[in-house]
Amino acid sequence: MTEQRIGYLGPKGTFTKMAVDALFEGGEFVGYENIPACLDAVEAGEISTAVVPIENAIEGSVHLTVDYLVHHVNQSIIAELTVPIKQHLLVHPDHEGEIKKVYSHSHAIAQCHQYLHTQYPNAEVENTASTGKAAEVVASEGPGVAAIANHLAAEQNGLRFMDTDIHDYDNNHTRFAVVQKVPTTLKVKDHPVTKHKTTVMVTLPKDYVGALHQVLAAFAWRKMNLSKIESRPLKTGLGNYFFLIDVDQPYDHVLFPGVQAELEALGCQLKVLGTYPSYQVDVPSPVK
Ligand SMILES: O=C(O)C(=O)C[C@]1(C(=O)O)C=C[C@@H](O)C=C1
Repeated sequence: MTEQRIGYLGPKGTFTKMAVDALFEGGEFVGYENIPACLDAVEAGEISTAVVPIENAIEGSVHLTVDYLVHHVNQSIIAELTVPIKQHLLVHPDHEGEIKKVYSHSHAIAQCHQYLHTQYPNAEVENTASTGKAAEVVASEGPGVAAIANHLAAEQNGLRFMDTDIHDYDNNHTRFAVVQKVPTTLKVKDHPVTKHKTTVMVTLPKDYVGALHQVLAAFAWRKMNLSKIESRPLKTGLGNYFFLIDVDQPYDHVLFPGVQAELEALGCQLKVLGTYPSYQVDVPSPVK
């Protein structure tokens, strides 16, 4: 395996590919049909690194990514990249008349709910595994259908812009996680590191009064800032959750072990999912 063989949510023209192009300095790139396939490829050693979407500013966490990282693979987040997201409505160049069906990734559809509701209330909406896939489907189906996707997908599939910037809220960004099985140094472009973060997963022994308060207190009195906390089902029964917590500092050998010992004394478990630099990159989004 070459040193930097990077898998991403493909096919061509996805936002994930855009993020990959913006971040990496060289390497071999492999597109996968869906997020689990991409993470499985890291697990199998087919690729050294995967880039997958993890959170969008409008629609929130990409649960498939979070859950797959927690339940199905043993990988670490080694970097994250935030890029602006601009959604466009793309059609076949020969299209005219009514749009009967709109294809896209579920997160992209969610980012444009209000737009679809007001502009195309009668169009059928169908999920695809990525926005790039939606653009491919429109290119092969021809006139009468549309894709929500980016300018790269338009360019690479020969589609026409029916409408641009159709996301419901202007401040649209997605965070992408870069994951590896065995963390190695990445060859990335010369972007400034915005901050360093550490993501931990905390499980509580059972539900009791003040349990989460005690967990948060372990970070609070050490003056460790948390930038995100989210509960997800443990998938062991209703009411059983784990907490995913982003801490705004790199892992260290004093504060984090201190938190871990304190939580373990309470019967909780803490697992570090990664400690990593965070990059924010402005990708160009020309529309014609
Ligand atoms: O479908 C794509 O283009 C993706 O890269 C996936 C994804 C996502 O899962 O959120 C990435 C960015 C946008 O938020 C919409 C879709």
